Amino acid sequence: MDKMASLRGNLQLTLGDFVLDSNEFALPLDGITVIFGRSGSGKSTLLRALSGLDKRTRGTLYFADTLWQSGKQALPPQNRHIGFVFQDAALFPHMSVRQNLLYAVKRLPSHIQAADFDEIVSRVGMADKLDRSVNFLSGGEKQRVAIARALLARPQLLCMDEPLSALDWRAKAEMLSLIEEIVEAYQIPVLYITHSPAEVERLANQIVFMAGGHIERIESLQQALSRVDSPLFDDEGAVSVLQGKPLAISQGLRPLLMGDNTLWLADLSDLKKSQVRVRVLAKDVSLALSDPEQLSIINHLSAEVLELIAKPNHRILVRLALQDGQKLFAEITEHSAQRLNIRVGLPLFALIKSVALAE
Ligand SMILES: Nc1ncnc2c1ncn2[C@@H]1O[C@H](COP(=O)(O)OP(=O)(O)OP(=O)(O)O)[C@@H](O)[C@H]1O
Repeated sequence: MDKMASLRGNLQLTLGDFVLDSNEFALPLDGITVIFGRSGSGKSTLLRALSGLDKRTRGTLYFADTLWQSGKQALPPQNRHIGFVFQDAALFPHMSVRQNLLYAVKRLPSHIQAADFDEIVSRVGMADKLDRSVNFLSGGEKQRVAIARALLARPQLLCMDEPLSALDWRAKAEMLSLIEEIVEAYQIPVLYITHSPAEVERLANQIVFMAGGHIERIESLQQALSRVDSPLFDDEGAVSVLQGKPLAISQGLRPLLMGDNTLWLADLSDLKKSQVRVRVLAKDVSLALSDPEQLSIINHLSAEVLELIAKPNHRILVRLALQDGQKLFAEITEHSAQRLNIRVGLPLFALIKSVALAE
């Protein structure tokens, strides 16, 4: 897609007692946009309103310069070129993988030319399973077929509503990689619903926060993670997501380059991407005024203090800028903050006790 797509307008949809009222929004569709919120906040309803799946939708909606909704008038969903992948793949059970996909191709409106069948099927890893009955596929394989079916229609937007929620951890991990690959290969913007902070941290470029039927705010992942009260933080407390360039394994560890700093990972899984994300809990980060040599913690990153935020129970959240500008939270006691005289602008070292690839 040459020009970055966007969705803007305001939408209303009343379902029984529930009222979706989006508020005025402008959403640039860059890579993966996650719609995040508690159960019942209206994520799926917003997606149905945006995609035209519910005829009761009212309001105004533009996709780039095309008017999709004006008052009661709505462009039918089949004319919006949207691909859908839901929690349940919803395949025809009595058909093979190939038959399911060809059936979808046959039903495409005449003005849409299907994408290259073999290319899509091998991209999703189903080339050698085309003649299997879908009854004998695993949950992950079914979702791969659902993704292929959506991609065959060359959508200009891919909507995914909790596509991983029925899968086990291994299938989840594989699907996360596949979704990233697809966005990269086909440059399709994705709207992705989840209530899992881990999925947000792994995938999101930006986040639409939903609460009580409204869009509360739209933020980049980094903006969302820099808020102390971020809805992405659960009982583990504040989290930082850092991005780095993986280098070849050395001394049994995987180095990740972040500017002049190197972060060492114990995870030796095969990393195909040029940039990967890691997740660090604030409570796993300690601070030192000089670079400690004699220490079993291997990750010492040079940093500067940006902000100190008081937390309950005499804890202090320290927001740091790393050498390459990325932000990192450390959670320390008030006692330590005073002892080390931690203040804004102070250069120091962040000692990271534990770090994991975002999953
Ligand atoms: N067809 C319907 N008729 C009446 N109420 C509905 C209908 N569909 C959804 N609702 C209600 O609208 C509210 C929002 O539902 P929605 O599925 O959009 O939430 P969600 O944020 O996607 O939640 P979850 O994460 O649990 O899927 C819920 O209270 C739900 O019960």
